[in-house]
Amino acid sequence: MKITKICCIGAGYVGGPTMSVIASQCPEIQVTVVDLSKERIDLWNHSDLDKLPVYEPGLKELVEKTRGKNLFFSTEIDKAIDEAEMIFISVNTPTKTYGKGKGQAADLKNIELCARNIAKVAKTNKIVVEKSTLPVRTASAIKSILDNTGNGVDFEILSNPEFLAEGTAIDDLLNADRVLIGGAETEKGQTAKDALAGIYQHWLPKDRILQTNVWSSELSKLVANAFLAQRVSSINSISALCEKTDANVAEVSRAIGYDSRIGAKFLNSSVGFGGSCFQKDILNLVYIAQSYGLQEVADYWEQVIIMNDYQKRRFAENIVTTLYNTVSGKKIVFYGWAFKKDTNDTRESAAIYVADALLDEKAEIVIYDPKVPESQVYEDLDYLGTRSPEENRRLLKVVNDPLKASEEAHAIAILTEWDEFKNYDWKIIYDKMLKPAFVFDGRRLLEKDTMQEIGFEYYKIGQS
Ligand SMILES: NC(=O)C1=CN([C@@H]2O[C@H](COP(=O)(O)OP(=O)(O)OC[C@H]3O[C@@H](n4cnc5c(N)ncnc54)[C@H](O)[C@@H]3O)[C@@H](O)[C@H]2O)C=CC1
Ligand SMILES: O=C(O)[C@H]1O[C@H](OP(=O)(O)OP(=O)(O)OC[C@H]2O[C@@H](n3ccc(=O)[nH]c3=O)[C@H](O)[C@@H]2O)[C@H](O)[C@@H](O)[C@@H]1O
Repeated sequence: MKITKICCIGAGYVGGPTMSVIASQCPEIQVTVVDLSKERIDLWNHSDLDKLPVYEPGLKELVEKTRGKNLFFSTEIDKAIDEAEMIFISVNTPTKTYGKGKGQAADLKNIELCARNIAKVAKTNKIVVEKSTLPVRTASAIKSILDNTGNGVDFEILSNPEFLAEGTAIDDLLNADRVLIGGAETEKGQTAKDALAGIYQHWLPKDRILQTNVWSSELSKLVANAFLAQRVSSINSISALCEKTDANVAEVSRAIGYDSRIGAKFLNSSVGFGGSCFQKDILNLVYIAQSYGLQEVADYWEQVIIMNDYQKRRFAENIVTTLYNTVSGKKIVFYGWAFKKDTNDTRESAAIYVADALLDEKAEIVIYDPKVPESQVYEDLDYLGTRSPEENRRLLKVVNDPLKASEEAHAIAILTEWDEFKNYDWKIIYDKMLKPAFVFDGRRLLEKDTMQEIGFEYYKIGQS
């Protein structure tokens, strides 16, 4: 079965980059990405490619190459569904903020809306692909909605979770370690799985395309994120011990990572993991385990989150303690607000929580991030609801000049590992700051000896 028209519902951090790659690798397939948000679609269609709603290295070049040829962004959702043979659902599935499972379960209301919309519109057979990260067994709910409210057409549901990481999305998509396709173990299910595999085979070797049953695929996505986050929490727990014992967490990471059974990746100690998925997906895993009565399993994975919260809190508390137990009225500059480098995404960024803790102590915070606009910083803080929006704007400012920000600052905290921070002339920054001049490096970005030679009081996470 050859696919000629694809629709993707959800033009976000996954839908946009994923579909740009498919469009560029499969020129014979017409790809339409749709979204409820007109604002987002307008930005995807903006003539200035620097205005795309998602910042990812290499993305704007792909959009430039394919947009208007075989890649389209639109708010005409029904039309795109009607025309497509294959529909990817790539909408957000955040943690529930209300009702049963509040604070843990994934909110599936966007998924259900998509399923109902597809059922309403579809007049021909469709393959529906779960691209969003979903709790195990969601496919059966989607199937039930489609079969019971549809127009009698045939729907085949596939699970095809996405493993890209933000900041490296295009490279991750083009050189994926693996693509996972789960589907029904029936003849029709196999045809659908092969049709989707056929798309990825345009650029990936066959042996990297794994086929499983639909439940293994759904569950594997949550488990992959849980294992990755667990590594970060594991090394962060050791960073606290390193600071007490004169061990150096980078040396420990290197020493253990050389063991091929452990492996070297994802062992960078930091101020804590952020991003829209690790916390959400682990909380979801915890909820699922609990709902099957597996309390020990739930407790085991919840510890990954507890350790991450501890790491963010520990970083903020260390700033207060080091600055003579008070930061009230002191100017603290944050370099970085995004949850990692090379993205404009700030969801669950450690910076938000560190700022919130320091604002509680009445610090005056100044933020500089190369890709995050002022409006986003305030939105993130206001969302916490800790203090009034007016108070947030009074105590915290956002600037676009990192050097100017350092004037008369008591301390600088590095919250994101943007490359440009490494290239600053830190001597100039030192001269502008109040003395003693403190730097709290939450990303282990700078060299301790160099910083101390300049004169800084330099604290690096995971090193005494
Ligand atoms: N951000 C990431 O790095 C990754 C995310 N994922 C998963 O992919 C899914 C999407 O994540 P993101 O792209 O980050 O979310 P996002 O929030 O950036 O984008 C989702 C988009 O879906 C749209 N939407 C929501 N309901 C809709 C509906 N009923 N009809 C049309 N459009 C609708 C929203 O307006 C939004 O633009 C989530 O389940 C997430 O867990 C998976 C791998 C990586
Ligand atoms: O499901 C998802 O959304 C995605 O979640 C993560 O990707 P992402 O959150 O975009 O970025 P990561 O590179 O995993 O970083 C997550 C957080 O962990 C932190 N981190 C990562 C690695 C490390 O060694 N140390 C560390 O502190 C990062 O700074 C960041 O705050 C996974 O890596 C992707 O495979 C997955 O598809």
